Amino acid sequence: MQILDGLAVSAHIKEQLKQEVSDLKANGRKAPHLAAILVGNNPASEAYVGNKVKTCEELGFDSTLLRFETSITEEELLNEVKKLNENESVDGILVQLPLPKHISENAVIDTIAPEKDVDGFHPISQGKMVLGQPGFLPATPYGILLMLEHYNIDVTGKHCVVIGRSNIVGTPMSILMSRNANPGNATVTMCHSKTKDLKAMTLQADVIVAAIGRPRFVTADMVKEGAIVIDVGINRIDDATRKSGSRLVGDVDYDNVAPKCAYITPVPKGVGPMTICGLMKNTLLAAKNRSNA
Ligand SMILES: NC(=O)C1=CN([C@@H]2O[C@H](COP(=O)(O)OP(=O)(O)OC[C@H]3O[C@@H](n4cnc5c(N)ncnc54)[C@H](OP(=O)(O)O)[C@@H]3O)[C@@H](O)[C@H]2O)C=CC1
Ligand SMILES: Nc1nc(=O)c2c([nH]1)NC[C@@H]1CN(c3ccc(C(=O)N[C@@H](CCC(=O)O)C(=O)O)cc3)C=[N+]21
Repeated sequence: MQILDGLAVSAHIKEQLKQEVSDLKANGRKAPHLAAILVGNNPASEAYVGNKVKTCEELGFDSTLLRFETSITEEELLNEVKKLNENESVDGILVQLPLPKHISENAVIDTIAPEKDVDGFHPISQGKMVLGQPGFLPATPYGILLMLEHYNIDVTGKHCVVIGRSNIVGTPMSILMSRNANPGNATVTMCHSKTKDLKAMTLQADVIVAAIGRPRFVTADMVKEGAIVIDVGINRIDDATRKSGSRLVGDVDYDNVAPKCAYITPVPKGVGPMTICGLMKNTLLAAKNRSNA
């Protein structure tokens, strides 16, 4: 069993990005600039956005964090996005999800200028991905591809079972695993809450991608010997033995599943840090595209 170390791989990719940014600057170009919007004060969202801004600093990117009260109206938020669209200095725009219930996430995502859509959530980005055209890939699936690439894990011809069909993880992951490119060329089954016999599906899987949002949902009896398991889940559970009183676990029952696997990603330090890499690579791409436009 080999652990896919997202922290180590992300450190490696961040070194490359840092070098590319310093080369850009040496050529008289400005640093890539990521603008993040955070609405409300959900502690998890604060931590994720904080992490993204910190990574920008580490890599020599410019960053701007715009914070708004939960009471902001949809119209006001759309206007803030439009201002960033028009701001020439901004290369990438990220609106941290989830948003308060009175704001339509689709309306906000649709308003982001496609050339600044570094989360890869805009319909144009998703459409290009489906058609196999170059563009911004959603950050989490992109991070998973980078991880597979780093470890030279070839999924060609393998049966990949994706659990979850969200717009930001499960659906794009299914499309990317089945595309005619590398990593890709897998045979994909996409499962969700209406799937009849999930265990029958996962037991056939050479690769399992778990993006469900339920702590330790994928148990050892659901996993074939020698499988590759990618755990996207981030779930905070109570743990009295920790100072903080809680800890993070994935959607996979890691302790019991790991011994059966060829490869497995841990939580934390698996897919999470790779997501940030995906975002940073997209932001650098946006900056390059815009300066060549
Ligand atoms: N590591 C990272 O960088 C990131 C981690 N995450 C984490 O990944 C997880 C998934 O996120 P996200 O995709 O946004 O979540 P969503 O809640 O949007 O989607 C969850 C999916 O799981 C399916 N599902 C729920 N229950 C079951 C079940 N019993 N059996 C089979 N399928 C089920 C749902 O089915 P249905 O469609 O029928 O409701 C849905 O498609 C979360 O833990 C989230 O925190 C998310 C983004 C980035
Ligand atoms: N517009 C938007 N874009 C996103 O990319 C987005 C989002 N909204 N909303 C929420 C999810 C979640 N997400 C994570 C990113 C990094 C870690 C991460 O770095 N996790 C660390 C640990 C973090 C910790 O210790 O709390 C790890 O797994 O090792 C986790 C989760 C991005 N998301």
